[in-house]
Amino acid sequence: MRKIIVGSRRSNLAMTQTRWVIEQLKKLDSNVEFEIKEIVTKGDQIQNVMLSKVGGKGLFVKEIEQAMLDGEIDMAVHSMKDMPAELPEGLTIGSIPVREDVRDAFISKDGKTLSELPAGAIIGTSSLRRSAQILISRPDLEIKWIRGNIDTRLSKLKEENYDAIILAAAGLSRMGWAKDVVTEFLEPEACLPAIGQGALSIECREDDHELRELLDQFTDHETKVTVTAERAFLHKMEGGCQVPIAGFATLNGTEVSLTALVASPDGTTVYKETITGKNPQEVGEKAAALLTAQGAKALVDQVKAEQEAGH
Ligand SMILES: NCc1[nH]cc(CCC(=O)O)c1CC(=O)O
Repeated sequence: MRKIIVGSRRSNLAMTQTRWVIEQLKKLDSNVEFEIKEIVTKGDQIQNVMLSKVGGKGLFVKEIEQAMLDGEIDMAVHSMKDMPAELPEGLTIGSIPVREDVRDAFISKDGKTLSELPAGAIIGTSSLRRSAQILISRPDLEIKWIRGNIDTRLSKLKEENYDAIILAAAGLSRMGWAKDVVTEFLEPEACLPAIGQGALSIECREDDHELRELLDQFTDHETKVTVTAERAFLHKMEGGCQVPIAGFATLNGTEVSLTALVASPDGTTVYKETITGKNPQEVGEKAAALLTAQGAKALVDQVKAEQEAGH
């Protein structure tokens, strides 16, 4: 097999994930050679603008996808969470490896848990999903936006005026930092994870059959099924990351169980349901239909309209 060029963002996490995937693929086929090519995405360049205002998820993957279509790279490892619902024509998800810890991690400056924090304490996050859910249980806390890579955010917690921050446990685990920094893991019941959180998505060209054969061996069935349900829900809600939206599915035998959530940014309105079934796509779509019937889609459209009006 030819040498595989793997495109990667330059961030510490992106590089770590890419190197991990390459190591695993080498174990499956020791004859394959890999080379990493760094790509700077728009999302990496605009660190200080609120992500939801500048176009959301696609920002981290667009340039990488173009490089793949142009043949400059052959594959790329993305955080599933950052993948838009739809892929450009000609590209496919060649592999969904086994999922890391799906939970959010709460990291406080002085070791206090979420429930121990005093009223008025400042939580750093730039995720509407996290802030809305924190405000559901602790409306007395203050949310302050924080941007940057995991490394940047951890140093901002130390150096700037935050009492705690929330990061995905998966990123911290992959970096080997979880043990040292996490104060408390937030269970899905308390803070429902982002769609695809903790999972990776390995993208490649649809017609690259040689590579797809290798990538296919690296897919984890349970992760694929659960992420399919979550993403079907996201796709139907057309939420992007402008509105608090969350979803987490589990697989029990052949039964997929998806808990889906849509909330108002201040956490005062919450739509949350659990749907179970055998077909992950249908489970996701059913969850979207159910929440829509309850008013969640109207909330999504309202929040979108408010943001477009410049609120
Ligand atoms: N939004 C940024 C992002 N995209 C993927 C991860 C790592 C976790 C994952 O793979 O789900 C992170 C960091 C974070 O949310 O703390």
